[in-house]
Amino acid sequence: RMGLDARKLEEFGDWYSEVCTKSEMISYYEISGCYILRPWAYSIWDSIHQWFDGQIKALGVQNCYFPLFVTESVLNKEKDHVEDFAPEVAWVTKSGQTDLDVPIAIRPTSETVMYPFYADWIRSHRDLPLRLNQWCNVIRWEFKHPTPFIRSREFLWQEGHTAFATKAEADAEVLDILDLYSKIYEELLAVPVMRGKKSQKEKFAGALYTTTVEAFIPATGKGVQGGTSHCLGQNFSKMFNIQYETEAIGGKGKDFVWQNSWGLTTRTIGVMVMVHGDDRGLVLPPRVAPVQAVIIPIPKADMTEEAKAKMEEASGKLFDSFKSAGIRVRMDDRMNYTPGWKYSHWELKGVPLRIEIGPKDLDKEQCVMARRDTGKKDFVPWKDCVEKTQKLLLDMQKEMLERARAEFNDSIVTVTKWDDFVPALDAKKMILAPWCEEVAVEEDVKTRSASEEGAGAKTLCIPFDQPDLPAGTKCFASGKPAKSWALWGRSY
Ligand SMILES: O=C1CCCN[C@@H]1CCCn1cnc2cc(F)c(F)cc2c1=O
Ligand SMILES: [Mg+2]
Repeated sequence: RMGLDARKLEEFGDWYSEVCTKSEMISYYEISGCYILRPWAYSIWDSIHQWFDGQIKALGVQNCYFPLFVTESVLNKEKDHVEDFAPEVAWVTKSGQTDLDVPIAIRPTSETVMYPFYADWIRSHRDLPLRLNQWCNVIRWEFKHPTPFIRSREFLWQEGHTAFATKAEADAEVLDILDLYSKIYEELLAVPVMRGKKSQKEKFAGALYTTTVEAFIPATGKGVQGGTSHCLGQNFSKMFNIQYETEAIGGKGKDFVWQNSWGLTTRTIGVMVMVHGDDRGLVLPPRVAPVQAVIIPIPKADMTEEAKAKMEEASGKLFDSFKSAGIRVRMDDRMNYTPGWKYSHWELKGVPLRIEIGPKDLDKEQCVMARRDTGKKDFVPWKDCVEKTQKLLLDMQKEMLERARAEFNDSIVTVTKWDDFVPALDAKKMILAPWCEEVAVEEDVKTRSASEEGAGAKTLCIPFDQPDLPAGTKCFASGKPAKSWALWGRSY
């Protein structure tokens, strides 16, 4: 059967799995939580990589590569919070039949791998700022149900690790990077995100503070952390003794550096699939579409040889003109598939534009352009095709974000009293509520807000963009004086 069996709004889990596999992005692997990223998916990661790498290099960040393995003693250097993560750490205990004398961990993140060397390399203020990034894989042996791209035991990411002489420089960079993460979601993936700070409970235990971009999946009513940018303060420099000689005249001042770390993963691709996909399959934002336009000639059996030749020539010329205009174009003139099969195939794969050329179009020297997001068709004269295609791709990119942002905003309700909270969660909403910022209250809300419909809610972030909070406003959950508006929701 062509197309999808599962419906997005009725059976989301099956729908998502079907879209990821039938669009040829993912193949499942015998080891649970591990997936094959096929070219159709990898190309999207490539686009994100290319754009972000260019941006951080412009900021002065350099790429590097640290070892995959880390010893137990080094990993446990940041004991206070690695304990929480201990069950997720994967260990190498043997080579061949021989036990290793000391087990070696596979990096779940690289702070403990990198920072002993930061301590070696950073001596004087002239060695600062040190700003390194690596594109790599990490392993976290999660026990929660795996989901392609969203939660896997191995994933690809970039991890940036920077060191500065002052807190002000670190604070500024945290936001520079968060801004780039927002742009990846909104300008490349056409996915709206909310920027904010994580609560004390939700932040990275080793950080001074954590900032985040939060996305939302309206179909499931669940938030999803899109990328994090932490200010580590001097927590790690004190742990790893990363000090520098200040330039204080005379005084042999020494101080600990101020550090940040920031990460974005292949989860980005899953968020894009979940937000934009529909019941015909993937819907790709043109900016990251591996193929932006597919040309499908529609020969008729009774066509004369001359007409066939004309169709081949016309579609070939169109193809060449798109290529030289830098449009990522594919010609599908395979004779062993019907046009209907091809339409369904390229819709499943989410190709933004389909260009049809049939016998009638030949005579009129035109083609039919069909948009994947809205299905809208335009008849376009051959001479206008390149320009029209470029305009349609820009329109799609813009309108996909606009539609998703409208749905994101419609998914946020304001709640000031407890009784309205769980019904809003069950209605698949995020909730903006005044909050006392007490960890115990957040723990309590998590427990009290679980229902038949789903797990308890957590704070997704404390939005940077705070609505007015009148004096005397009470926390919706504890009745204590509210300190801020927090965005709450169920989440991945
Ligand atoms: O989130 C980021 C951005 C990129 C660099 N790292 C930071 C903090 C990572 C927080 N974290 C997250 N997950 C972990 C899982 C583990 F098994 C483990 F041993 C440690 C961690 C852990 O430290
Ligand atoms: Mg985790």
